[in-house]
Amino acid sequence: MPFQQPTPAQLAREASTDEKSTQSNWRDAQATHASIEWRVDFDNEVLTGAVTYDVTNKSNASTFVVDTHSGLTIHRAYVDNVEAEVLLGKPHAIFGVSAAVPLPPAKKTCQVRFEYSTAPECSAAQWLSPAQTAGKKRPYLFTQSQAIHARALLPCQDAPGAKMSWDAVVDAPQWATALMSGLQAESLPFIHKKCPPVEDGYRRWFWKQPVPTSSYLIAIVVADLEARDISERCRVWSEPSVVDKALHEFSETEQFLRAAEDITGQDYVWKRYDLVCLAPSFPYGGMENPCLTFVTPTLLAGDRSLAGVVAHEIAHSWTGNLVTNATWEHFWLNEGWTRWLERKIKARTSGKGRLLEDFDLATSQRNLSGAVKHFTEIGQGALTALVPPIEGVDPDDAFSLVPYEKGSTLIHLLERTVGEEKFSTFVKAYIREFRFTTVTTAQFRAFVQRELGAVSTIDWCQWFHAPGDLPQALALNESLGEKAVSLARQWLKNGCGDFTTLEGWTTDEKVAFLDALGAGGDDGRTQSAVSLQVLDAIDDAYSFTTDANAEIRSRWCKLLLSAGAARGVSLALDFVTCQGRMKFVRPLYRALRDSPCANAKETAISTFVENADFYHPICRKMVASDLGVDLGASGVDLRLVVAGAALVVVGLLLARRRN
Ligand SMILES: CC/C=C\C/C=C\C[C@@H](O)/C=C/C=C/C=C\[C@@H](O)CCCC(=O)O
Ligand SMILES: [Zn+2]
Repeated sequence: MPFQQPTPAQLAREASTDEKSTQSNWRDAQATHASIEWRVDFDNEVLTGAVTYDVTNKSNASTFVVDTHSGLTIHRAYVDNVEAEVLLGKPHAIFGVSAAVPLPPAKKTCQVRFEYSTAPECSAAQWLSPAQTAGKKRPYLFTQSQAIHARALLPCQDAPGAKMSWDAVVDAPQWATALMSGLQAESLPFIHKKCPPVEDGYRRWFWKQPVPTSSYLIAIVVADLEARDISERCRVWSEPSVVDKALHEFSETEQFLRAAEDITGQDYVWKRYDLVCLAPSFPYGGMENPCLTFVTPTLLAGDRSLAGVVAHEIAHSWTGNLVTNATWEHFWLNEGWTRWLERKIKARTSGKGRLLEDFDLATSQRNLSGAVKHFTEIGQGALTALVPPIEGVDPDDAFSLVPYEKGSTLIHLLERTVGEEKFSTFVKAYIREFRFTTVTTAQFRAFVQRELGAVSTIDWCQWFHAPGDLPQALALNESLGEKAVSLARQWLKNGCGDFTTLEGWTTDEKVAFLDALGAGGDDGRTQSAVSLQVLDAIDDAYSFTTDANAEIRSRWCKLLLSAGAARGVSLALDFVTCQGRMKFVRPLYRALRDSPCANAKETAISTFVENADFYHPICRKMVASDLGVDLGASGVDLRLVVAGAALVVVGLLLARRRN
């Protein structure tokens, strides 16, 4: 039977370059360079300062329009140094408020300056009190801009296609180190002239990103940080008490970088590859901020078993940061390619080659099924298409493992269909063709056709548009996982297994064992077939309850919760309150919500409300939505406020009756 053809709407989505999550007019009048001035104000938890844009008026636009979000306030605007009126748009709950200034007629280029401050509720930033840091002495600031939070940090044209270079002058307290997703500079003559003198007790930092990049890659961290060199171009930063552990964990970074250069056939263009191991509430495993990857401390397993995330972030230096998804509909081109490249780097540097690749793909397919199941259950199955219909949708709500795992499986399928040698040439050509620009699914498809021919065994329409699991399974050599799967089968069948200890097992093998017991993917709910009795016996044998490895801990908690083990509740609550990585926190809060354990749901909600401040605003928003908690603007669960008010009223009435 011939493959189905895409509908006109699907075809339009494949080719879409129209970023619906921005209200800016970057296609008509685009910022090509930004000069940022920030003063980091820990007392008020705001950034104050300005951004000055070099604007190119591409189509005789009458205004220059930028995005803003979460209370960012523009105090004044200037066009070519003359104060200008700012016209604010109607606030949109997800996409924020647009801000427009008039452009001088018949002028191709001009400068637009916004003087502004962020708000304490800025969705991109987390301001930590000293008590929330490892050192307990100094406050801490870090940001996360992907997908559409950069607009809460600075008024900007917040679309991946609107690439620009930037530089920044950052005034931070003397004790702090201020790092950005760029290269450190000695001074910045242009911007410097506009800045006020550095205040007493403050130190001035200069950063620049000469490679045009998308706004979602603008990031800053300001904290008491210390560094260790990994190699000539790689350095790791973190709070002083963590830095040696981080150095040990990420010591393979230079090796990963070299492997990536070899596979992509292109030198690393960003010059430095530094890492900052952030505070535990960082909401993701890693974020590919150029020159300075942000990573979670949940990777600090002590044995480098979770350092694959660094290979992933390094891979983004080519796939994502150089070749960028044209819009968030094409996010799979960032993440699918990056997961593919990450696997190639790991296969090569581990010496395990294709066997590791297949083992990793098998894990991914389980995780993908979990994600698909979860999205289908919440009535959002349409978002499990590789090129999803996300118009009007908050990208944070659409985020899942689908672009990562379905996307990378498609790339591996393509590679296996045309052969590794031909594909290796194709990869290099793809990156050469699209580097420094953006790519849509249609452009990718056309490039495949041009370089590799029709590849008619792949049902492209199904892959791109069908919701759900993989439309076509890859034949995998699962020998690296056999030991784990067979041990899990023994426990499930007999209540005991061949191995009395897991000494010598890799973390990936332990993960495969727990998954085979039903720990499930990263997204789905648990559905354990293991009884509490068997779990206790497994714990006696393998001591999972005391295993600190985050990947193992999260799976073990899920198994305990779904089996109704009361100790699972406290174990899970400990875990979700000591780190804020959404990959662990969200599924565990959901597992607590759905657990048969007595009061698990109520305790989960009260723990979340009590600890709301611990989480980054993005994580806070997502968990609140998962648990059905309304934190309101004040960060207090409105239902608790209402319940509290009701109790007061009842109390007053009772007191009246008594009197
Ligand atoms: C199709 C979905 C449309 C848009 C989504 C784009 C961005 C979503 C936004 O929520 C940001 C995601 C940032 C991810 C950063 C790092 C991930 O690779 C981490 C993956 C999970 C983890 O390891 O913790
Ligand atoms: Zn990624």
